[in-house]
Amino acid sequence: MKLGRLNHIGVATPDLDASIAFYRDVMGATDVTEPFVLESQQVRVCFVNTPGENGTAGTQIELLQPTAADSAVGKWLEKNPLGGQHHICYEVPDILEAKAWFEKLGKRVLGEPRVGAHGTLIFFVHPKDMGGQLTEIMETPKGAH
Ligand SMILES: C[C@@H](C(=O)O)C(=O)SCCNC(=O)CCNC(=O)[C@H](O)C(C)(C)COP(=O)(O)OP(=O)(O)OC[C@H]1O[C@@H](n2cnc3c(N)ncnc32)[C@H](O)[C@@H]1OP(=O)(O)O
Ligand SMILES: [Co+2]
Repeated sequence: MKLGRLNHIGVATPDLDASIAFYRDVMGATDVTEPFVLESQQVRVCFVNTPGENGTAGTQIELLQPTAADSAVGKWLEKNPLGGQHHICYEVPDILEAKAWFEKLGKRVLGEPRVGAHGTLIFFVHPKDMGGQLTEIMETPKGAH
């Protein structure tokens, strides 16, 4: 597998609206997308866009508020009530090839690929197999970059 672009850093928050205000007012963000619910991951989500080089899209901060206490992000917030960095997400050209790669290396892929917040397939790899970092792999959207 060839490592692709760092698409986003997932940041969990107990209060999405407060986090949006933080990124605007404290971090100077000028481009924050409208929040929406992604039922398959039990999150309300929006993106803070950072600028890339030469007008290209930069890495995003993905703000995640759980819609259920017993969800992945809900359980994580129980241990980390302030919120903070939850996962990192890299792009790959072929999601099934990437899944096979991690599985061949004995890494725990968490479930089958599902459609993520960018409309392409994603999967997660267990943090205990990844140096402590919950890692999301997503297929690059068609026509991007
Ligand atoms: C919108 C979408 C998108 O981008 O398109 C998304 O990103 S959705 C993003 C939300 N969705 C997901 O995260 C889905 C994938 N995540 C999961 O399946 C789960 O959260 C697991 C990673 C398997 C953890 O669940 P589990 O029930 O095992 O929780 P647990 O608290 O018992 O955790 C087991 C051990 O892993 C550690 N652990 C848990 N979550 C972690 C995280 N985010 N980063 C690093 N370590 C983590 C715990 O501290 C614990 O270590 P100790 O045993 O040492 O205490
Ligand atoms: Co994500």
